[in-house]
Amino acid sequence: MKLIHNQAEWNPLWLNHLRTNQQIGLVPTMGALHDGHLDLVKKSRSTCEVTVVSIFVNPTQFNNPEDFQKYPKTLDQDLEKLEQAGVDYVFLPTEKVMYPFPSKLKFDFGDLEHVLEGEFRPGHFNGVGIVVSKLFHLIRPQVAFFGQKDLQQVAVIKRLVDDLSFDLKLEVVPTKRESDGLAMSSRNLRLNQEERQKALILFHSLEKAKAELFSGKNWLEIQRQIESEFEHEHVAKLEYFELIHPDSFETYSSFDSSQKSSVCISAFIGEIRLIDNMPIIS
Ligand SMILES: Nc1ncnc2c1ncn2[C@@H]1O[C@H](COP(=O)(O)OP(=O)(O)OP(=O)(O)O)[C@@H](O)[C@H]1O
Ligand SMILES: CC(C)(CO)[C@@H](O)C(=O)[O-]
Ligand code: BAL
Repeated sequence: MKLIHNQAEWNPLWLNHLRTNQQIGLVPTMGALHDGHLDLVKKSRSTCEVTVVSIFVNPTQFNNPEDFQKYPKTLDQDLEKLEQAGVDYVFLPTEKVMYPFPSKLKFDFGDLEHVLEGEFRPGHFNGVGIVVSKLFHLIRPQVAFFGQKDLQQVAVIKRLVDDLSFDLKLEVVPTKRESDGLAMSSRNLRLNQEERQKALILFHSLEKAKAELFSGKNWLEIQRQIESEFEHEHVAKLEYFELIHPDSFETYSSFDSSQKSSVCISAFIGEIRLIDNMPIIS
């Protein structure tokens, strides 16, 4: 496994792979790697001859400075996991490499960026759009892998790839969960023991909503019931609980089994903000 830090180091390697007709898969991450990330790596290794994992905690996508400062960093363990997983290259750019000067780029993802994550994290998808575009230009993969856990990010990146005509294929990998159902997430490392237990409320709310939708209960009633359950839970604070179309992120006020739909949730558990989602009709 080779570490690369900038485009000058990557270019000759990239050219060699291009000449020998080897497909390059890119797995963009912010580090603090868990088995969810490793599922993306596995998928890349089974799809492409060459796998590049990038690790960069991107400042421009953080709307909350404390969230950025406290984002978990476990580089030594990350590199061990990636080596064991058979990764070919790890791209470890510094902030200077990614942002030689402060980026003033502005993306407009339309309605997609005004709801859910876009509404609660102003500027977040602009930062994601900038850094993902840069990673695509720097690494030039044929395939890029993203997790379904960040469902709205997937919708934004699909739009980005179509709008800017990036010549690559996107692969979306299902959410990996702990044995009790909690979606794996780097930020889980920041939960204390009590919060780790309470964090299950996200998964349980999604499961309940799915079961009740299929039993014919009205969506708005389900939503109200979950909101009221959160009000009785002092460690957890709900931000949103919505039934949406997974491509447009249009929010639904009723369930229609002939339409694609997912339920998305975001909540603070103590000071840690977590997100999760569940496909209802895919
Ligand atoms: N549980 C998971 N299952 C599958 N893919 C995941 C999971 N968690 C994250 N990913 C994907 O891994 C990629 C890198 O994500 P990132 O490094 O932000 O990790 P994260 O666990 O989502 O961290 P956090 O949610 O705390 O920001 C993204 O495409 C993300 O969707
Ligand atoms: C795609 C990404 C690596 C961009 O910084 C990040 O948003 C993430 O880890 O999901
Ligand atoms: N996995 C999404 C990255 C973020 O929360 O900023």
